[in-house]
Amino acid sequence: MIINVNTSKAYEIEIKKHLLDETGPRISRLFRPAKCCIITDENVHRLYTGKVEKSLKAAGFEVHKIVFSPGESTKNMNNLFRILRYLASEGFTSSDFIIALGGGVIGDLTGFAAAIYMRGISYIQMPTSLLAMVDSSVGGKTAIDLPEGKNLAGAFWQPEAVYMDTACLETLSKSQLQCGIIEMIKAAVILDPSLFELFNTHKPQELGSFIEDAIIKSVGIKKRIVETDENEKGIRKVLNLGHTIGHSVEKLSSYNISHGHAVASGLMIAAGMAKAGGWAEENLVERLFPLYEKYGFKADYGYSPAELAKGALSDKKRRGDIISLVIPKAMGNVTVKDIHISRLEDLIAAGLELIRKRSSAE
Ligand SMILES: NC(=O)c1ccc[n+]([C@@H]2O[C@H](COP(=O)([O-])OP(=O)(O)OC[C@H]3O[C@@H](n4cnc5c(N)ncnc54)[C@H](O)[C@@H]3O)[C@@H](O)[C@H]2O)c1
Ligand SMILES: O=C(O)C(=O)C[C@@H](O)[C@H](O)[C@H](O)COP(=O)(O)O
Ligand SMILES: [Zn+2]
Repeated sequence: MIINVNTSKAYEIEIKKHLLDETGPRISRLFRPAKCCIITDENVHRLYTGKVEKSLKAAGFEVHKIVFSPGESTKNMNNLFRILRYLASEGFTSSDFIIALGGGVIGDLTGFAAAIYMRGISYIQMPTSLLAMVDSSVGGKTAIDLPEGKNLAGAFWQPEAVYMDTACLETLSKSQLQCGIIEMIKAAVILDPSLFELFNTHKPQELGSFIEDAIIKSVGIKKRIVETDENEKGIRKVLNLGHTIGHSVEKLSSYNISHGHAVASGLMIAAGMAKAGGWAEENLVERLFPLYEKYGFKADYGYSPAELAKGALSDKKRRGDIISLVIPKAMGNVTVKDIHISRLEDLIAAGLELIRKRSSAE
């Protein structure tokens, strides 16, 4: 399956089982033999780098590798500079390229390094986690975290191509799959009730029977949004549904709660805030709860409204005293509300109260 993304740089997303074995021939369509550097983490390295390296070498590429520790803490300034210095010391020029082989952490870090090395070199996204396939590898949003907060430095820099080998999904844990599932549910709430129904009507054990469909729908949603607003001046903001509070949850947990699980909490709280704020056309808390139960997501990690609001206010959606919140109005329909920061804590408190009432009623 091929999906074309028509952003300022047009590129192809290919979704296919065992695509990693065909890396060399695929990349040969884009580059003459050149230096390339595979950037990955230890888990992915153990499982998949060998195949990619073998295929690239057979196609005549000079292959370099940088392997990081797995986890969010890898998305940092030191590792960004480690990549840049490695490329410089090995004489990488602007006709060479780098490859992000891994989950969203590796994709975001590698993409940002590509955006700023020599003011921009080419990179390829080879997502191996479900989350990276359905969300982070598409659309060219790249970033690292600063000690002060999540994704605080970054750039929009589109890849040359995205190659998704769906066979990689077989080695993901349940928790890693959940992280991808919630970004798909987010996409469904934003734009596509039929995607929501795929999850709603199937049991988690049946994931294998509809995952490819769900990936294609999710990538299609992201493609449509980023083609319309590549640099997040308008409509792309909706992809942040659940993230204002989600990023706060991640940071409050010192990143022990992973991005996907934190966004799951943020998404439910956003649904609660929609109802509390009088913006909801439909009771999404009631629709999401059974799905959360079925797929094992948690909405409430016990953080107080004050703690959640404090974290949210240091995120990037704030402009002075105004913060933009993505509010789900109904399934497939969201809106962006600019509210005064003084209202945030009370809104979170009201949303959380609805969720806590719903939980205790069960
Ligand atoms: N740029 C964007 O548009 C965007 C979108 C969503 C999320 N993100 C970012 O992505 C990150 C989260 O991504 P993630 O959930 O992929 O986390 P991750 O990159 O940390 O990967 C999760 C875990 O899965 C392992 N893994 C990856 N592929 C595997 C495979 N096939 N088999 C076994 N293990 C595998 C990794 O080693 C890691 O331990 C966050 O930093 C988030 O901010 C960015
Ligand atoms: O692609 C986008 O745009 C998104 O917002 C996708 C999000 O799922 C993703 O987590 C993104 O990294 C959030 O970016 P941020 O700029 O809000 O930190
Ligand atoms: Zn996200």
